[in-house]
Amino acid sequence: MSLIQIKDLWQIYNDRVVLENLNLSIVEKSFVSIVGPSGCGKTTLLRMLMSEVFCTRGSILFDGTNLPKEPTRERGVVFQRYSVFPHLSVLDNVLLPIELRSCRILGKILGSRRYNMKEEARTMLDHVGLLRAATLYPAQLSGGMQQRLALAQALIAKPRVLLLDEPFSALDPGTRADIHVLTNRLWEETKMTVVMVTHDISEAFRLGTRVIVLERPLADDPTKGARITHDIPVHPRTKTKTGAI
Ligand SMILES: Nc1ncnc2c1ncn2[C@@H]1O[C@H](COP(=O)(O)OP(=O)(O)OP(=O)(O)O)[C@@H](O)[C@H]1O
Repeated sequence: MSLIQIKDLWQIYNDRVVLENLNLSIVEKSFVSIVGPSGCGKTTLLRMLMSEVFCTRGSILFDGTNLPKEPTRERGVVFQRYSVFPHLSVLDNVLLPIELRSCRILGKILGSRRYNMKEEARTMLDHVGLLRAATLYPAQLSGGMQQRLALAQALIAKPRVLLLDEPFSALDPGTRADIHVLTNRLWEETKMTVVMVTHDISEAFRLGTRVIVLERPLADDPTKGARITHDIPVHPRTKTKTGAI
């Protein structure tokens, strides 16, 4: 069943059409990669899914109802950089979403409840290979470790959909390959829906179950926005267990 339905969606900035009449249905538990030339509106589309930007025309349905007007815990997000809190330790970065989930008014959580939360955070850190770095601060981590922390922080909130905006583009090829394996494993385990924007076509096919291509027909014509020009299913049998094609 469709978790996200994008219907007749337009985005126009200062008389320039960025996205033109997009229609897209995203089924639950799929991994959708969105690729396209720079400036075609990939991030704009993702920001709409986060409720950071509102469409000029059209609608987005989430689980059959209008997308909430504000970001919610059901939609986790990881950006290229700066997704984590620099002033919190690795453990506290992952603990924070659990505390927010459990406590509407930010009061101190004590005793066995806090112990259980810490255990949950430690388990997640173990999952992404950061348990030994629990007491460090983000500035003391490599780029790959920071992105693993950002993934852990997003996943611990148990979102129904994870939105990834070029999350691995700043990483060197070796670190990137490792984090592809991790992302693929986490997606397999959680079976959550993922929408990922990337410039990297091989990454799009390596991780995605479906690749959407956005393109403007005429780059210089402000009246023509980007449309979906290709919608390519990626057959799981073309991949290995590690996500490699
Ligand atoms: N808030 C805004 N106001 C005006 N124009 C905007 C705004 N946000 C984005 N744009 C314009 O919309 C277009 C699409 O931007 P967007 O960042 O979505 O593209 P993109 O495909 O993600 O690009 P890239 O691959 O380079 O990150 C660009 O021309 C950009 O300048």
